[in-house]
Amino acid sequence: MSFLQRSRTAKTLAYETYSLGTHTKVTVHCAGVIEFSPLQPVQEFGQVKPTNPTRIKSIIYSCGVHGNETAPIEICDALVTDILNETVIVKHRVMIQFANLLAMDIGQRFVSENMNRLFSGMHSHSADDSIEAPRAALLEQLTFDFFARGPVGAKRYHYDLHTAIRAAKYPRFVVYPYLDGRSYDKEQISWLAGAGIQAILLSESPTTTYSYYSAHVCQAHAFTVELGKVQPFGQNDMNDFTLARDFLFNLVISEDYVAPDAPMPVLFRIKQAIMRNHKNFKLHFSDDTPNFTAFAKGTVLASEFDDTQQEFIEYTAQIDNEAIVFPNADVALGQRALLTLEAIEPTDIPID
Ligand SMILES: O=C(O)CCC(=O)N[C@@H](CCC(=O)O)C(=O)O
Ligand SMILES: [Zn+2]
Repeated sequence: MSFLQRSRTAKTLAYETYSLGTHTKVTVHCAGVIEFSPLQPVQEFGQVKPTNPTRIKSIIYSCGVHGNETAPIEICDALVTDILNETVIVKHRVMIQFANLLAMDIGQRFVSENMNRLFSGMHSHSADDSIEAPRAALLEQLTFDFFARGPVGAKRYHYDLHTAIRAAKYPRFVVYPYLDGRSYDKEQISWLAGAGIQAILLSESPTTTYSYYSAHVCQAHAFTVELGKVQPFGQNDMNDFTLARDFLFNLVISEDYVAPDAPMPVLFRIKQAIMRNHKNFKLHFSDDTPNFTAFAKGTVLASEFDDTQQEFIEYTAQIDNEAIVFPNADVALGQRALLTLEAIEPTDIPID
């Protein structure tokens, strides 16, 4: 039984640590969260030499924050299994989190509420019976502690792996969370390109997503990574995920990861975050409109009627070629129902 299967079956797993041979320390933190760290100094030019702690990376892969986004869960399951079978040996500290085990069981995005709106402390505002809130609080704490326990100077990475509800013009894309004034990272962009990422969406304000938490609170290189389209377990065509899978495996086994050459992803700035504030919120394009479809300036994208103010509200494209992503009219009231995007050039932003 894989670690994921054990986690999903038991729902609680006791904290334990043990070693794999003389090379890897394993720490099971709880159901769905496992950590690996190298025990051996790194072998260089045939000689064992003490590893420079700054070369050790601290890497988190989270998946299943939305329980029906199965491809990343299957990739992480395979990675954990290979590490435990000792066919993959990590060169860095790696924590893998299978986030929403109960939502996986019902094949849904979430049980009580969208977990990816609960980070940076938002979980403390949830109803007492929320399934996701205590789990988000636990994951946030484990992430914070994992990075804090790393060697001083170790670079921090968190890839929060998802798949999107809709088809897309660019099926593989990332949200680069708001960096609070820091520059975008050239190396990260090249790694993501090598992982098959075709588009990067730059968020220009704080959010309550997991990737923003890690970027902001833990100062990690952190991303929400969309690897394709939602499918039930067992129905993903893994050929669609080869580059991403290779990246996720190669990053943890390479002392100094070098990304394969790849075209620069297209860049977008998030132009509008359109919220659903009323029950009658509706989108003005069809359910099969793919992500990144562009609309002309003035096109009505969504509307709702505010019955307290007796006001009809229309949300329109503010520029020509304004593209849409993540449209969902069924989100909870007060949550984001749609993002719109403006295409930009690399020269428009600070990249170091
Ligand atoms: O396809 C969709 O509508 C949702 C896919 C998804 O889960 N996206 C993330 C993006 C998070 C971010 O903005 O960083 C989400 O909505 O939580
Ligand atoms: Zn998701």
